[in-house]
Amino acid sequence: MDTQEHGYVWGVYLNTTSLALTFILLCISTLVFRTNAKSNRQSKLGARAFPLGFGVTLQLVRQLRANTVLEWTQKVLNVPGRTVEVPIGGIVMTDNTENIRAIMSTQSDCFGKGETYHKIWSSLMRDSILTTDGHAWQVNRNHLVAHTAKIRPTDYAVTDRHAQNLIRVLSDGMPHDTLDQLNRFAIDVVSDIFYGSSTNTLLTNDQSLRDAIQRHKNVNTWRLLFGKIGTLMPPDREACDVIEKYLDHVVDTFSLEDSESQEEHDRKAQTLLGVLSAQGVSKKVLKDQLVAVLVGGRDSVAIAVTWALYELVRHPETLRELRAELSKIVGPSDPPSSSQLEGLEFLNSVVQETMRVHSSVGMNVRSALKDTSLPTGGGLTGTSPVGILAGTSVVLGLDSLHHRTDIFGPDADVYRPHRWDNHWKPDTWTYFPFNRGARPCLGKNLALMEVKFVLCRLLQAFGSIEMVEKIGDEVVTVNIDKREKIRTKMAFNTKPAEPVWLRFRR
Ligand code: HEM
Repeated sequence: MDTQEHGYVWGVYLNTTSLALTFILLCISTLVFRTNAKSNRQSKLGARAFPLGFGVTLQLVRQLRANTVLEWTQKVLNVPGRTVEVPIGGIVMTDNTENIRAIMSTQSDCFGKGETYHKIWSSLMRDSILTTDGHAWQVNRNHLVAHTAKIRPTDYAVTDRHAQNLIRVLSDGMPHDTLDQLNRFAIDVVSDIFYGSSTNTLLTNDQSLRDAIQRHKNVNTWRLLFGKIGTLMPPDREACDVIEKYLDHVVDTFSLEDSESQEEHDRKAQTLLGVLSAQGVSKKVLKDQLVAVLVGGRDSVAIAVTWALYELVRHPETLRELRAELSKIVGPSDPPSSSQLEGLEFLNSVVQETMRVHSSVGMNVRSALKDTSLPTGGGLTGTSPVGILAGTSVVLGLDSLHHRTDIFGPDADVYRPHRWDNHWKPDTWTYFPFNRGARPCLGKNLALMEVKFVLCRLLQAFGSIEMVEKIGDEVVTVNIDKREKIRTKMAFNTKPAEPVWLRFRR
């Protein structure tokens, strides 16, 4: 026998098979020991008995690939306590309102984005509000909050300028990938409002910045799925360079002297970039703030408007009713004023219902920053507290919450804007597309204005919006009744899994 196949372990002479068996036994005992230690730590925090096993992890991967993860989450969370564990990777999922309230509000100091998230996403979102916790997050928030909380009168004119660009692009009678065009609109608006100079992607074929952001997001979404191991995987370096160069260019070329009019000069001076530059903050801090509004303010708006148009085309009666309201209150061609937007009750219901049925952020993830517990959802009856160890990722199933029949009624899956009639409001912790509690969306007011404004402008401009399918080069009108519903893809955001092709006619 080859001497390499033999060895002494703790004074015992073993052959290869015995060595292998010993190794496996050692691994198993370590696993049992670690699991026991974990249970002991967890039981100090609260009782724990999750109803699901390893199969869940496998299922999760399958559902992600089939773009059915949101529907699947609804089923998985339909258990006593509405809280489950995905054993591999230390993930807990919940749409239990008490737990959500604890994570977002009463125990928000125990939860944050976490170190892994920061390590992975700082390649795109730098040390911005979107990737930081604690003091760093607070400092970023202080820089941003005054600029994002209120809408300035000039923001309407800026939004309208880009809405008109969008209308021009859509007016060619060709089918358009709606999300793609709205994505251009959203980045053009957000850069104009916060930097004073627009990316103007609706006016050019050069989409290198948008492509770089998208590529970067795709790679980082995969890195995030691998958890800590993902921090060792490289981001898309080329994409990083494009984004960094763009931010450098915006900061380096900012000048009030270039303004074409006094009005433009004053507007630029009051932008996020204008005010922070005047305060003399460092270039790094400036870029952190600029990227936060660029990334935070782009996709979600585009996704919300795309789903709204999709649902309006699928529900002609709703579309007719909305057109009637717009025509009565705003008229055929003037831009809607802020008070008109406030008063458009049915438009408001359409937007609320769209964001309930299709959340732009269908799942929100928080990392436990220390050992803690959630108030409920554990034990066989789902009523015991749940021990959460530091480092556990807690996934808040916002989409699942928004489809709960015990909250929204038996027709929770149905798109029905009239459920919002007479200013109906669901309970505080049952509906929040913009997050609530300690870390809400800073751009909520601006986002709602943009979504309503552009919907109003598109419906004024186009008397007909038609859903089409592209089969090769051929364009076929879709029979809405027969068309299978478009699924939702889980990525950085939750968005339509395939292009929503719409043809707009005046
Ligand atoms: C329909 C459009 C929008 C939706 C549905 C939306 C939703 C959200 C949600 C759910 C969060 C919390 C994310 C998390 O905690 O992980 C968030 C955060 C944020 N959003 Fe929005 N958002 C929208 C538009 C905007 C716009 C236009 C801006 C531009 C300023 C913006 C800026 C931000 C920022 C800066 C944060 C970070 C807040 C923090 O971490 O403290 N959002 N948004």
